Amino acid sequence: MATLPDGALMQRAAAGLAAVCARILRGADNASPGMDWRGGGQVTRPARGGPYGARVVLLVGSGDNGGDALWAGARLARRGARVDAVVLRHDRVHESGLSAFLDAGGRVLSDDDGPLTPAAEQAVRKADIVLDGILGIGGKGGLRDDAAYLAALASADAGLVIAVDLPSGIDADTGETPGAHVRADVTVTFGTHKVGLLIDPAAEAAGHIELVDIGLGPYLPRPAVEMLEHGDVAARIPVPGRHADKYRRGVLGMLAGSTRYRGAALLSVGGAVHGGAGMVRYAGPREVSAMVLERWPEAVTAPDVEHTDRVQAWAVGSGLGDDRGDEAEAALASGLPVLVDADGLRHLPAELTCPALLTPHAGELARMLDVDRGDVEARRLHHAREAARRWGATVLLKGSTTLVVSPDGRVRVNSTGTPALATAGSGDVLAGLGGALLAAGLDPLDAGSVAAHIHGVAGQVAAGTAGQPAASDVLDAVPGAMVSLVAAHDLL
Ligand SMILES: NC(=O)C1=CN([C@@H]2O[C@H](COP(=O)(O)OP(=O)(O)OC[C@H]3O[C@@H](n4cnc5c(N)ncnc54)[C@H](OP(=O)(O)O)[C@@H]3O)[C@@H](O)[C@H]2O)[C@@H](O)CC1
Ligand SMILES: Nc1ncnc2c1ncn2[C@@H]1O[C@H](COP(=O)(O)OP(=O)(O)O)[C@@H](O)[C@H]1O
Ligand SMILES: [K+]
Repeated sequence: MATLPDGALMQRAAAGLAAVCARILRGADNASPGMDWRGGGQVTRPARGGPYGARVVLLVGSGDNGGDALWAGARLARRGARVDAVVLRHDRVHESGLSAFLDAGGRVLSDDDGPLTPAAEQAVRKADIVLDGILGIGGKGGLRDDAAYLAALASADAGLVIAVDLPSGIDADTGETPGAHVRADVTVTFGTHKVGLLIDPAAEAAGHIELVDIGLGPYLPRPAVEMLEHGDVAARIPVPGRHADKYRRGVLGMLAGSTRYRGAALLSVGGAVHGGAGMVRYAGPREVSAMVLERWPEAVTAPDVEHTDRVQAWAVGSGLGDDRGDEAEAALASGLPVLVDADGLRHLPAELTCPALLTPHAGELARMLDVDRGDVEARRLHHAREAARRWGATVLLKGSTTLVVSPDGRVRVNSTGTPALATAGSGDVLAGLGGALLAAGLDPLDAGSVAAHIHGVAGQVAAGTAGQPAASDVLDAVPGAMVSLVAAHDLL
């Protein structure tokens, strides 16, 4: 801002915002390059040939977010849209934005007594597009009073809701939703993605995300949160080199499955085999080992951890049950890199001294931290950070948003996946994948985030072919997912 004339950034933001609105009104959005990693959400309504004659309503808060909406509204009005503004506080409105809007033929429906006039409510209900300019990054806490009412009205009754910068009322920096907030179909965000747009529950309120480049790139600090793209993942997948041998590729010890949860052994060993382990050494009861060998003849088995030597990493816990805690503790004390899942998480020492990747779902993390599961789901980043700090380990928190948080503070959000992954055993496949990557020498942050990315792509592929895939379908889709990731980047 210091290097530019006053208002230049807002003009860039408003121009980008108006362009997205115009494109949506033309119905051209299938060609949108925007980001929607959860699959659905292609925005096709309300096509009407362009802005001319469209009904657009602006919800205008008292800060610069409202200014963006007013300047974008002025642009749309000049292109023939019928643009009405509901101004939350007439004593505090972006002044130059308001005069530009009025000059362009926009109308203000609210008055000094408050925003909720009958005309304003009617306009929101009939709008093709509602632009949510109530609050941006300056907002704190959930929406209050009139703003909360308008947000509910727009989210329930109106046409397409387009959030300006972020859905008003979400927490921009954490992904938390501390109170009432807008639920948008599209979010047009400026300069860079906000953390809150990437992490549930706030991410869910953002819908499809479009980034408008306003020239901040060279001035941005290191990101608080990273999101790997396909190419980043492809470049991290270990590809066997000319002098590869099975030991150099990584031998994974696997302490998973039990007579009660036999399937977990098959799925996690499968995840490791397809995750590129040079060898998987399975440690478990005789009858489970027999099943493992029948399904995965390439695995090597032993009765317990003590008799499983020459491994480069351990994956501990998936479907392990509660009676092999001593073995879990022995694997955790080996000093080797270790992935700890499910029942293994009950046996963590006070602090881990080996490179460790913990893979709890929200319920398991809640138990580890002695908090409610609902609180973990409401504050994912906070709790994953807390566990990473407490155990000195990388924490991969599973669920609708998968987060990988390293004890040094780095955070990655996974961009792939589908709710269809919420099926018994799919976490076992993920544990096998992550374990193989640890054994190959990736650090826990890379192993976790690459495994989650591949697992998510496999889930999407499986959902695309099997409809409601079982965990076995996800596992079967892993090799294809790896090929598509690596081949697309010419790394084969
Ligand atoms: N930075 C940049 O480079 C660029 C930034 N740009 C844009 O500026 C936006 C940030 O603008 P901003 O800083 O003016 O704050 P903003 O989000 O409009 O809200 C502040 C107002 O809201 C109020 N308020 C607060 N909490 C509330 C609540 N819970 N419920 C109700 N009201 C609440 C608060 O009032 P107060 O509580 O202080 O009385 C204050 O008046 C950013 O998101 C982007 O859109 C672009 O133009 C491009 C360049
Ligand atoms: N709502 C959701 N959206 C996307 N992915 C999900 C969702 N719920 C669960 N998943 C994913 O599905 C997998 C389930 O793992 P987990 O809970 O350990 O199941 P299990 O123990 O039965 O294998 C994880 O990778 C998780 O991230
Ligand atoms: K907003």
